[in-house]
Amino acid sequence: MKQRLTILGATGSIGDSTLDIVARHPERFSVFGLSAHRNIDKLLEQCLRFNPQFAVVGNAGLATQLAAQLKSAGSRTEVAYGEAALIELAHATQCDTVVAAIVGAAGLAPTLAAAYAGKRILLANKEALVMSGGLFMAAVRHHGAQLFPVDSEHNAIYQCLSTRAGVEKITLTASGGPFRTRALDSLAEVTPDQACAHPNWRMGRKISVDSATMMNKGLEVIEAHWLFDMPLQQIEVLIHPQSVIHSMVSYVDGSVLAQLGNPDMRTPIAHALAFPERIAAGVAPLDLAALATLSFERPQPERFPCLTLAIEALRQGGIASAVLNAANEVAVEAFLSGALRFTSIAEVVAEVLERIEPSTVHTLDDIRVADARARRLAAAEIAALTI
Ligand SMILES: NC(=O)C1=CN([C@@H]2O[C@H](COP(=O)(O)OP(=O)(O)OC[C@H]3O[C@@H](n4cnc5c(N)ncnc54)[C@H](OP(=O)(O)O)[C@@H]3O)[C@@H](O)[C@H]2O)C=CC1
Ligand SMILES: CC(=O)[C@@H](O)[C@H](O)COP(=O)(O)O
Ligand SMILES: [Mn+2]
Repeated sequence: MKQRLTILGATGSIGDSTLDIVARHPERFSVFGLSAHRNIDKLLEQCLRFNPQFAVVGNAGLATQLAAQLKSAGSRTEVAYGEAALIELAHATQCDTVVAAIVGAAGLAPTLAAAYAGKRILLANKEALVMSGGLFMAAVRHHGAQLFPVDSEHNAIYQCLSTRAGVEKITLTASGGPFRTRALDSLAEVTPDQACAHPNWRMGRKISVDSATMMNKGLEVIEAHWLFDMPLQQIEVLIHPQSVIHSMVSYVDGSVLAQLGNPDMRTPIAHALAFPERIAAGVAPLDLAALATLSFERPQPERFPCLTLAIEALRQGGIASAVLNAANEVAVEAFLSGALRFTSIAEVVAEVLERIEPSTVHTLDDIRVADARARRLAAAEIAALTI
């Protein structure tokens, strides 16, 4: 029987890589549902190629357009729109696996819905876990969902955690992004395109900016804490500019297990899709002799204040991670639209964290309220900053 997939965020970078693997293994996978936010041209192509039962888009107008285009192309894919439709898609009994690849907080409700429905979840949307940590993991446990990390570092750790006995620490590797060696006093002037030019990975613009500030690694520390039930003191971040070692686990006997590979997201996605089997992913073989050098360095806090802020938010607990995430999303969007300096992303996040009272999380509503408040404060802070 084929594994029936729903890909939330199908038109993004993770969506592309997932569908590439699906196309390589038509005997294993069928596509039940695909979603996009606005890019209906790309979603149309994907629907015509993979023939899902359902497609979901961001609003009614786009849904009407896409439905008409699909109909005139002879497709029977049904189209729906909005968050409720995403939740329904993630819940549907006719799908086994949900690939959570929407970017940002918009992915939280549908990813949680997949957990409540006890699905096999391939988690790329780290923001959902950063926001809802304990609630999300409890939903996974209580509803018998299977959670597979797709984020390259967490997938690497998943592969290296053969046993929980004797784990000393996990090490998340980080490329250091495009500005690892750039003069600190020139960072305020960098452009969105420069920030999105990641040295090793081709990704969406939001996560690319997060890599440049190293907020991405901060979000990944929080993600690792929840995924692997690992205390903060046992999570280390190490800059490894080549992005070949995707992360490591150190054991008390001195063993260090690492997962290596070329920087290509098809490897972790294929691992998660096929687990416990292995399937070809079209990834070029790793040629260590050609690479010759793998190097490592500690991150400098003065260059990457966002990493420190994320670690501080995890230490604080409660709503702090959701606040950090929301402020960061608003600040990154402002930077990408030219309304905020690169270096002000950290300033905005720090200010919002400072201004929101710590509070515990009991329900999803607590997270939604904190998220909305942080967004308002971040927008006000950005408006107050002149650039
Ligand atoms: N790219 C990568 O290599 C990696 C990504 N991740 C994580 O995976 C997630 C996706 O990243 P990536 O693929 O790079 O992002 P992209 O920006 O390339 O794609 C984002 C996807 O989400 C959809 N989307 C955007 N906004 C909304 C919204 N408000 N509601 C519903 N759908 C929306 C987009 O639709 P549309 O195209 O119509 O805008 C698109 O399908 C992120 O959380 C990222 O952190 C993790 C590790 C690696
Ligand atoms: C591919 C992936 O998992 C990204 O999250 C990647 O880690 C980004 O690179 P950085 O190490 O620069 O954050
Ligand atoms: Mn990653």
